Amino acid sequence: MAARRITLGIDLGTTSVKAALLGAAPDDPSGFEVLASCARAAQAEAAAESVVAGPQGREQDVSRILRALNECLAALPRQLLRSVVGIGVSGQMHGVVFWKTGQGCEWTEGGISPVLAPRAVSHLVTWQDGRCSSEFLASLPQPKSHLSVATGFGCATIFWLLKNCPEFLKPYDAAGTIHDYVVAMLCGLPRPLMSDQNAASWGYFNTQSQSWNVEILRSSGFPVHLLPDVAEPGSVAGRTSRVWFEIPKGTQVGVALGDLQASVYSCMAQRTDAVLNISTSVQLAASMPSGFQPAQTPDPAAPVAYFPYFDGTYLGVAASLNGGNVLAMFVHMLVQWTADLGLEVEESTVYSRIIQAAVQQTDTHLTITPTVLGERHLPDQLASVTRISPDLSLGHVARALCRGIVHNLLSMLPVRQLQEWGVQRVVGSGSALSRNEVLKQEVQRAFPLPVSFGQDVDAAVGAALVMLRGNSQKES
Ligand SMILES: Nc1ncnc2c1ncn2[C@@H]1O[C@H](COP(=O)(O)OP(=O)(O)O)[C@@H](O)[C@H]1O
Ligand SMILES: O=C(CO)[C@@H](O)[C@H](O)[C@H](O)[C@H](O)COP(=O)(O)O
Repeated sequence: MAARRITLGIDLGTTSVKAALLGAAPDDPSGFEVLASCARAAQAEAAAESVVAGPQGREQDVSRILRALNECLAALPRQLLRSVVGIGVSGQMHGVVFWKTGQGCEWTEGGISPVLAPRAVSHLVTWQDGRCSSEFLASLPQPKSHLSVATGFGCATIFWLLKNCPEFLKPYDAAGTIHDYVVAMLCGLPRPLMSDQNAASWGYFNTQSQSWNVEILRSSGFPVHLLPDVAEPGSVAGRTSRVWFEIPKGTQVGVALGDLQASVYSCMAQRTDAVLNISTSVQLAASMPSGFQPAQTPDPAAPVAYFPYFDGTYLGVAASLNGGNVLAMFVHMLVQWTADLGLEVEESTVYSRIIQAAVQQTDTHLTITPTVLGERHLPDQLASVTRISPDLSLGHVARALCRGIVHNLLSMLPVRQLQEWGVQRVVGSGSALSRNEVLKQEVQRAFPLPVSFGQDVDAAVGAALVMLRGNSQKES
């Protein structure tokens, strides 16, 4: 009997790393089955404030991300890993990590298997980084792209480093998103490859011509040698350079996807489905008709952006910066206040207590606009709380916070617009949603459309699925 075709999907999220093993299941309507999955908190926020960027900087430690990745792989069944024929990788978009070619990682003995460890690598400057002020962004050249450039976008970060800290860039000659880096390390690539999904998230990339704005960037002194080569998402970037947790040496690894596109790919069963993903951030996305081309002028004030999907198609996306991270901040705050009062409580206990309290508080007049981190189209907006009555219980606050996250997203992409695009159903995904009954209730309340909920490792499933379907099995 022929061995079962199994693919591995990896998602390098802002908060956690997830992995999923998928097998073909011809009798299932989806055509696949999740054979095993695993998630590990990365706890990768850099311990100290960024030396170069100050308090606005948001950086992550690559060694912690790789540690969480190794832990995930170690937790998956070994006999399934042995049958893996393809690896798909996705991750948090927009961010940038720098490394030195040929010295980006080392393989160290890790017990069961050699494990990946970073070597000559910078921190990851993430999509949440706020070092580029509105004034700084206004000083940058106009991109030749339909997408505008915001703080936390790879090219904006590189421009900032070039201007404020040119020494920082000197030791490095390669750059990519964290998932491009992992693909390059697994395969020992001499130069990183990047899909248009991730290139568009860096800014200064033209999705129609599938090329970087090289001339515009070069004439502004940008180090264009740091721009990765562009290849189709999921096409074969290379092959694993050694056995990795029982996965055979020579296994195909796909060009990395954006986590947004990977989540959508795992749960959009029909083109008329919209996908609402709540993880650290939150996005609402729907398919644009085939042949759709976005207007070629960037509009920084637009709350909806058009991101490349697969095969030249686009997703219309409201990408809010205020999702599960706002709940996480609330939980941190409660833990800190409790400590200040001389008591101790675990974060996981606080999550379950606030969710419980809000389940019991079925409605509230309290209104929270949760935009603590601003939005890309409104960078200076802060959060607000209104309609406070004397019975300000934990249940009221937690429910208002969950409602606020959903309503804020719908203020960016209203249901009316989704309906004009032909959306008939909403599929909810992401672990911040799957683990939170109140968020689910608020999503169901807010949409006058049928809503269903997917799984909590959807981007990892999407990345594995692209490889399983062999979307484009040609070598790049
Ligand atoms: N114990 C918990 N119960 C419910 N929600 C949680 C819990 N722990 C974390 N979360 C939520 O999950 C979010 C992170 O989701 P995750 O899918 O791991 O993010 P990412 O894909 O961005 O790495 C947090 O921002 C928080 O809102
Ligand atoms: O910001 C956008 C798109 O512009 C997001 O959709 C994008 O997917 C980013 O990767 C996320 O912000 C980070 O993803 P996550 O860690 O919150 O899952």
